[in-house]
Amino acid sequence: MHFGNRVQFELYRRFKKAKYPVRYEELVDKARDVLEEGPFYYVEGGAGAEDTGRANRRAFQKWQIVPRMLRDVSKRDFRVQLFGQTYDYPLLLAPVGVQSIIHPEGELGAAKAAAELCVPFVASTASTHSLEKIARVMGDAPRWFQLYWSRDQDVAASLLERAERAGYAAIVVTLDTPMMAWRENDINQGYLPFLLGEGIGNYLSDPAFRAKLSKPPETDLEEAILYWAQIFGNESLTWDDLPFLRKHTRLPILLKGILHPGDAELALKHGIDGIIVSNHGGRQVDGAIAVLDALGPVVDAVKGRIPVLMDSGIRRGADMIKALALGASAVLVGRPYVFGLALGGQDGVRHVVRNLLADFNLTMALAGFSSLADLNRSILVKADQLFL
Ligand SMILES: Cc1cc2nc3c(=O)[nH]c(=O)nc-3n(C[C@H](O)[C@H](O)[C@H](O)COP(=O)(O)O)c2cc1C
Ligand SMILES: O=C(O)C(=O)c1ccccc1
Repeated sequence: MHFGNRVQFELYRRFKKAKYPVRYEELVDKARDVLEEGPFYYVEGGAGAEDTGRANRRAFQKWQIVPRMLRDVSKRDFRVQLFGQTYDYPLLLAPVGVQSIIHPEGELGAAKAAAELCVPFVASTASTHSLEKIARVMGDAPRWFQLYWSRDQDVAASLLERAERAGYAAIVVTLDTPMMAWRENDINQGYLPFLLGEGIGNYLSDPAFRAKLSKPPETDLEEAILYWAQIFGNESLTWDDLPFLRKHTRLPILLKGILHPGDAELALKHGIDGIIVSNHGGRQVDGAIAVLDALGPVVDAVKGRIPVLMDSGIRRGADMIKALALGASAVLVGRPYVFGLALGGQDGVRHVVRNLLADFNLTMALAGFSSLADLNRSILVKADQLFL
C-alpha cells in the first residue's frame, strides 16, 4: 500500500473516532490494561534505572527543526535505497522477539502488517514463529533477518543459511545482547519468557539445534530450553570472528548495537555492509549514551561509505526527521508497533505504522522537505531549553 501524496486524505477522511489511541503515551496505557504484568513490563521496561531509556527521548528534544516555507512540497518522494533495494519510506520494524507473549498472532501479525505497508520487517532470531513461517505469510514483501550469534556455531551457521533460503534480504547481527542485562522489572516480576519455552521457535525447528539434543524437543521441551539457555549468546566473540558470518551468507551484513565511532571504523575495516546505531531501546547498558548523541560521531566516522541506520526512542514523525537529518539512512521502530500488536494484532500494528508514516509525511511537507535529500544537519538547531 502506498500513501504517496494522498496521505492527508487518508488521515482526515476518517471522521470516525480512531479505533486505537493515536498518541504513543495512550497506546502504552491501553496496552498496560490488556496485557498481563509480566509481558507488559518485559516490553515496556529497560535496564537498571532506565536512565538510558529516558536519555534517548531527551536527546530528541535537544534538537529542533527549522521549517522552510514556499518550497512546493506538492510532490513528495521519501524513497530510500538500501543494499540495492528501494523502499517507500526510511522506516523498518525493529527485530522484537517473543511476540506471542503480546498477542496470539505474534510475529505473523506484525509481519503481515509490515507486508501490507511495504515496510521491511526485521524478524528476530528469538521469534515465536520460525523464520520460514514468517517469510511465508509475507509473500514477496521485504524482510531482513536478525541474528543472535549463538555460542553453538553450527546453529549460527544454520540460521544464516535458512534466512538466505527463505528470501531475507539482509542479516542484522545484534552485538549488544550476548546476555540479558540487569532488568529490574523482570527480576521483580520473576518473568523471563524464554524459560517458559517462548521465543525459541527458530531453534526448535533448526536441524543443527535438534542434532545436539538427546530427544526431540516435542518429547522433552525442558532439555531443549536448557540447551537454548546455554548457547543463546556468546560473550567471547571478537572482531576476528566476523569472517565466520561472511563464510555463511552472501547477504549484506549489518551490525546492530554500535555506539562508538571507533567501533564503526572497525566495522568498516572488517568489510561490514551497514551499521545500526542502537542501545537496544535502553534495555542493555543502563547509563549508556543516548542514541541520537551517538549517531553524529558514528556518521562522521563512516563518511558515507556504508548506510548507518538507527533505533531506540523513535515515537513520532519529527523524531524520524531529526535522526535522518543527523545522518541516518533509515530508522527502526520497536515498542510502538509491539503495543499496537497488543491491542489489535495485525490490525493494531497497521494502525501504528500507518500513523507514524502519515505523521512523518505531513511533518516533512510542513517543514518544507519533499525528499530525504533535503535533510541534513543544517535543518536543525540545538534547543535552548528542554520541555520535560
Ligand atoms: C520486547 C522487546 C524485544 C526485543 N527483542 C529483540 C531481539 O530479539 N533482537 C534484537 O536485535 N533486538 C531486540 N529488541 C530491541 C529492538 O530491536 C530495538 O533495538 C528497540 O526496541 C528500539 O527501541 P524502541 O523500542 O524505543 O523503538 C527488543 C526490544 C523489545 C522492546
Ligand atoms: O528482550 C530483548 O531486548 C531481547 O533482545 C531478546 C533477547 C532474547 C530473546 C527475546 C528478546
